Amino acid sequence: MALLEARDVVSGYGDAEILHGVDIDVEEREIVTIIGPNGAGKSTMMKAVYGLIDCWSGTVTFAGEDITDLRADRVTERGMCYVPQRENVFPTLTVRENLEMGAYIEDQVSAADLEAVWERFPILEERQTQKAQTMSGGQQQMLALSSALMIDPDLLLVDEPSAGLAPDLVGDMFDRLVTIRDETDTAILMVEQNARKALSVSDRGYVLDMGENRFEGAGEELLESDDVAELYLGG
Ligand SMILES: Nc1ncnc2c1ncn2[C@@H]1O[C@H](COP(=O)(O)OP(=O)(O)OP(=O)(O)O)[C@@H](O)[C@H]1O
Repeated sequence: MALLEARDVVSGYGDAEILHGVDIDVEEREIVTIIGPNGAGKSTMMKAVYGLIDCWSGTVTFAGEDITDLRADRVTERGMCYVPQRENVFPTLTVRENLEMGAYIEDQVSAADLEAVWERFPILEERQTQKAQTMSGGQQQMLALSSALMIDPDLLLVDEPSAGLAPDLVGDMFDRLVTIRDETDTAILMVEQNARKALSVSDRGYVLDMGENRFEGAGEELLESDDVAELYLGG
């Protein structure tokens, strides 16, 4: 059984059904990317998996347990963290306080955890007493990721890790996600607009379109598929 198994998930907002029965699997230690056009339902799927919105039908199983519609904070306690695309740090808290909030389940940030953050993102050590709102979008993204890792999750959901980054830093962010997976054994499920770069570091990928699964396969396989390239990767 996969670490995460989302099956036939139907969900949406108000009366609007956005997901019409979506399936996503993530194995332990896997990096999986969801791509697809704007409005395809990629972020909505992440929210349904993490319990921020209800599944109208379908199931979400995590580490062998049914977590369908479990509240997001309870999902976090079971080892799944979510980094949204926006508003993902506490703006008026310092970098260090943000990391402490990330570790709330464990009460305290360990020195080893902090050291790991500083090593991964040295800029955060330099700015540790600075308020998060004074950091650039990309630096806030690094902080949000680091806060999510404070509880040593088994699965990290990341909505657009490259959002707000200067183009020359995008590849670097994906490389760091691979390093995070390699060093911490955390599986990663991400949604990305930078589809080619994201798929190139992913074990597997899914293409969602209009709330339905269109393609799935190994990252390389999707990159080499003429259909995927033509329809979703800009030729
Ligand atoms: N909070 C909300 N309330 C109502 N409708 C929403 C809400 N969030 C998203 N939607 C709608 O759901 C649909 C899917 O949005 P979603 O953000 O999941 O797409 P996406 O594939 O992540 O798109 P993008 O690549 O543009 O971020 C869109 O039509 C959007 O307008």
